[in-house]
Amino acid sequence: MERNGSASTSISTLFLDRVGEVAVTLDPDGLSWKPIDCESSGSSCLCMNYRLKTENRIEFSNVYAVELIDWGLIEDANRNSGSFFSGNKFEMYRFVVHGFHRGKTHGSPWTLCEYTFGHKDMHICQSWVERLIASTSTDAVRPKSLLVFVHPLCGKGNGVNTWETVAPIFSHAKVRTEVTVTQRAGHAFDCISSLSHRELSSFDGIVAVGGDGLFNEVLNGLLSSRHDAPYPPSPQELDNKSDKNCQHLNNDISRGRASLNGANGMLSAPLCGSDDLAPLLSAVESNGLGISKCTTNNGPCDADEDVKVSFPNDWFRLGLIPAGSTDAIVISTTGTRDPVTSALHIILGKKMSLDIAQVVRWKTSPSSTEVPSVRYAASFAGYGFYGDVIKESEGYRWMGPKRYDFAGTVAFLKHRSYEAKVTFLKTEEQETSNIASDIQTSQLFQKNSKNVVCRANCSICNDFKNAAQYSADVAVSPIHSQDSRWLEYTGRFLSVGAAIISCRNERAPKGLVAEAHLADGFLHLILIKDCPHPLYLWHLINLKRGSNPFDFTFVEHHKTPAFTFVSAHNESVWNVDGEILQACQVSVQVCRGLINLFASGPEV
Ligand SMILES: Nc1ncnc2c1ncn2[C@@H]1O[C@H](COP(=O)(O)OP(=O)(O)OP(=O)(O)O)[C@@H](O)[C@H]1O
Repeated sequence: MERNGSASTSISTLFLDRVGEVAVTLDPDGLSWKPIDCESSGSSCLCMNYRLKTENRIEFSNVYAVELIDWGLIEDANRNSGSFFSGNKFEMYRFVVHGFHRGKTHGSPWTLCEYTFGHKDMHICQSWVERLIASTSTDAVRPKSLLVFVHPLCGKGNGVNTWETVAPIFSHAKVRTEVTVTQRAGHAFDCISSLSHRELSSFDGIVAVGGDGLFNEVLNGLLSSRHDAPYPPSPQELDNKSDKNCQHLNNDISRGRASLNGANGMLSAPLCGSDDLAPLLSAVESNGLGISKCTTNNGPCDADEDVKVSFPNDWFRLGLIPAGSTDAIVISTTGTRDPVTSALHIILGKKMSLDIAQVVRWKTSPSSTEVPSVRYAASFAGYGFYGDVIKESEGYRWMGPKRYDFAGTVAFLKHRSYEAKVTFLKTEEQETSNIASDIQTSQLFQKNSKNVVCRANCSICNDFKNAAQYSADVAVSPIHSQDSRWLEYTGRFLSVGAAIISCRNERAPKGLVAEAHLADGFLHLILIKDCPHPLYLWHLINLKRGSNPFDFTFVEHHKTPAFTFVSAHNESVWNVDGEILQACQVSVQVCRGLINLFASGPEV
């Protein structure tokens, strides 16, 4: 290898498979090559006297692995045969540069490419491999060891095929994977929640190959005993406080109040039975209090000491390779529903923080004390229409992804509405807008609240990341029942939805909430009050078309860090990221940046 000009540029003559002899140049940003013209160079090597119209450069940012492979055949491009695949073959030492091309437009999938170089001298090949590996090791911390869960029945039943497609990418990149194909619902949850801290510390992350539901299981298995934060106030706690603003919906005010207020003025929602439809909940009764924090921000704690792993932390990441029916989390975080692109995000060690909603279900025990049980959601928690769809769709799993269309149509035709009370915490922005008395303040508010779509390197999400140290104190600013910003709605709702992220999907390409951020510490509460059937249809059509779905008087849309919910209906069902959760009383709070994801944000 010769050094040329600047100390950081090197040139060598190598052989490139299916091209011929090339002059290869390594510069600080990438690798380029030029076919050597035999006649003009006077070289006696195995080359041809014409140039190929092929790719002749790859940037290091687009290289995910460099591998020395064994002695073997390299083919040149045979100009006489007219086919690049029937050239002369020569034996030599070889190495492969594995890379990818980013799509030309934002949000398009990345495609793989590889270049096999060869030389008769093994040391030359070795030296190139070493230099290339050094050049491609960027600041990003690439994972070395991952735990992988594959859901074989997800989506159209192609979870295993999806994994087999991307597995070679991991093995080229020398990422160790410990793979479990799930046997039943709850399998991944059980495996992850039962890992000791030491076992968990031996991995850099966990990857789910499936849909949003499998990701939800992985998330819950991880956080169930490792997240330690105060619960949001319960609905009863809020009821005990007197200075909260109350609003009643225009429609059905009297019916809503009559059934929601008990004789003593306190909430009298019926209690749910403890044996509900959420099989995992028994294992999730919060036992996270008092767990000590991992003290380092730079990597896993020393695996020799069994230091407890807790969340948030700076090193552990989750990955999601899409193979599900909806894949809203992947579409909202990588911008494309493509397993190869997601696998590359994981291998390159991309990292972004993700808000997670802590959904606390309150039940009253025989001794009348409130007993919380906790679930976590990364994308969406919804009641009413959303709960009905998920419950209805369970019976039609055999339909695959189409079950959601079918169940959605059935739920829509039933047009059920539910009496409920929702109490949410206004944001400081909303508070400011209420008291803005002069034009200047009001203009400032408008500027600050201008809708900004969340993208890769989103300034709103990054502000937090730069300012924050990963600790529970930052991820959740404690929410008090005494806060004067609680605002209450009672009435009949077609649905109550909480979008933590935009929830982009193929049915609603802009998402349920186009301006939702991945890590801003807020969720978007969408209250759809009871309204005539055609109006609701119009709202759903607007969602699909990407026009403003909140432009209706029967829709309330609020950005909030927390809310509580009480329903008067015994059979109340929530859809928490695709999981059925039966609950009449719920508190939800956003834990800012609680989880790191192997992604860099959508490039939309
Ligand atoms: N081997 C299995 N057999 C049956 N159910 C499983 C199995 N493994 C996981 N599950 C459960 O199946 C549910 C749905 O899984 P997943 O999200 O992967 O697929 P999907 O429903 O097709 O996709 P999406 O959630 O994107 O709509 C999850 O809640 C998970 O708990």
